[in-house]
Amino acid sequence: MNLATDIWAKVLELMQPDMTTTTIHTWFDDATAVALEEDRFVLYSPTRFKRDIIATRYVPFIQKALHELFSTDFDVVVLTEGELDTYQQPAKSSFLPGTEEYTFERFVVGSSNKFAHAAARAVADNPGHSYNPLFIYGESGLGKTHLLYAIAHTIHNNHPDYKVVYIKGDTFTNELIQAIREGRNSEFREKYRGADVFLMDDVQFIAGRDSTQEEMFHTFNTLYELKKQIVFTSDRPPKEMLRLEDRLKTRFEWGLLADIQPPDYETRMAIIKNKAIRMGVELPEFLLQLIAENITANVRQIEGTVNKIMAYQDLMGDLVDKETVVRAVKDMFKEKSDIVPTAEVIIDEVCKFYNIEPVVLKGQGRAKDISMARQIAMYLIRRMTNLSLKEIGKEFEGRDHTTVLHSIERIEDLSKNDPEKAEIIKDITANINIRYE
Ligand SMILES: Nc1ncnc2c1ncn2[C@@H]1O[C@H](COP(=O)(O)OP(=O)(O)OP(=O)(O)O)[C@@H](O)[C@H]1O
Repeated sequence: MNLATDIWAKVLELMQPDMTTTTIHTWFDDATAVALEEDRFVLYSPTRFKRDIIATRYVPFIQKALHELFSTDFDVVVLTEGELDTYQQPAKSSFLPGTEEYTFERFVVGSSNKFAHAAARAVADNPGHSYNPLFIYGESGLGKTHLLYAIAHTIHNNHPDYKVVYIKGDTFTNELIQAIREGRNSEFREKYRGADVFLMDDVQFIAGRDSTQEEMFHTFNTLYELKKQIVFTSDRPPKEMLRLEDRLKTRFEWGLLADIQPPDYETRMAIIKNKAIRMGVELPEFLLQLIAENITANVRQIEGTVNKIMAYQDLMGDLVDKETVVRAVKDMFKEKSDIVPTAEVIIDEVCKFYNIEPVVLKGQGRAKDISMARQIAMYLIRRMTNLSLKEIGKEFEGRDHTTVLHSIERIEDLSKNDPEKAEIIKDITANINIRYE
């Protein structure tokens, strides 16, 4: 048995309510599954006559069942005698090996990501001519990189001659520094300004760095004038990138801004189902619900949990009873410290660390240690809770959201460049997490 055969058995089962048993026997008894591809399901039916009937009458039912299983759309192809030999699996995109799975077909669409998905598709189908630049933003783990790779694969497949360049914001910065140091500026320029499609992930990392922003500005202008497609992803919209030069901010907003929100309950269910079935397992409804109810913030965590459950089932076999599984899953949630701490607890732990009173931390004092502690508290609240910048400001005597953002960006910088501060942040985070164990 392979995955395609398993899926075909499930499809037949799901079609039962829609047709009589005789219909199923007549048309499908000798049909077999050939392949489950990225976005196509390939069937084989031994006679031309039956093939034509299936293709004209039953494909929509098969598609409906596939959608029920995967929550994504599939084409259905039915082959018959003589056609099997010439059938070939489509070649997978060779753009960036290891990223082949990040396709549009595997992206589950729900209300939280519908807009970003549609914009990415439009850009992939018509590079340089729909939205330029496309700027996708949202919190970590919600599928921004997935969409960026999907754009890259689609364009690479449709236009193998296009030079598609994918680069992360921080890699761009590092490469530039190295190129300047080694006197290879023109090589660097050529590489990026010569792209047909320029995809930059996590563009927020170029903010605050003068030479990078200067280079980005010229790269952008060259590509834009040549009508080359530009796509950025970021954890925040351009206007919240405070240390980004204005001339870049405005350019990033020239095209289309598309945000991705955390998935709602239905989308979470669909993502879990899709993930499980791709791994060849069907999870019982109660497990689907349990995960969807408990893991809410982030698709990466959802995937991690499904993987763990698979591993658990592998170890324990299919015979584990419901209570045991529920207990194990709940333990997993705890382990992953999915419990979101409150702002109060975070403030409390920062105060303990710096040995100051919460009123002082929240107040207006400007002593060096106090303002550092305050900024760390804001940073940790942003990172560990779902509070918005405005809501965080309220915790600190109504400071406005730009002040909060400044503090967060400062600590983000320090946590990268100052090992001692990074250590402090790690310690406080651990202290906060311990409170929830
Ligand atoms: N709608 C979706 N359907 C299927 N898988 C998804 C979806 N959204 C996210 N994922 C999966 O979740 C994981 C995290 O997504 P991704 O890496 O694209 O997030 P991101 O927004 O780029 O995060 P970061 O900012 O941390 O880089 C990936 O494995 C991705 O395939």
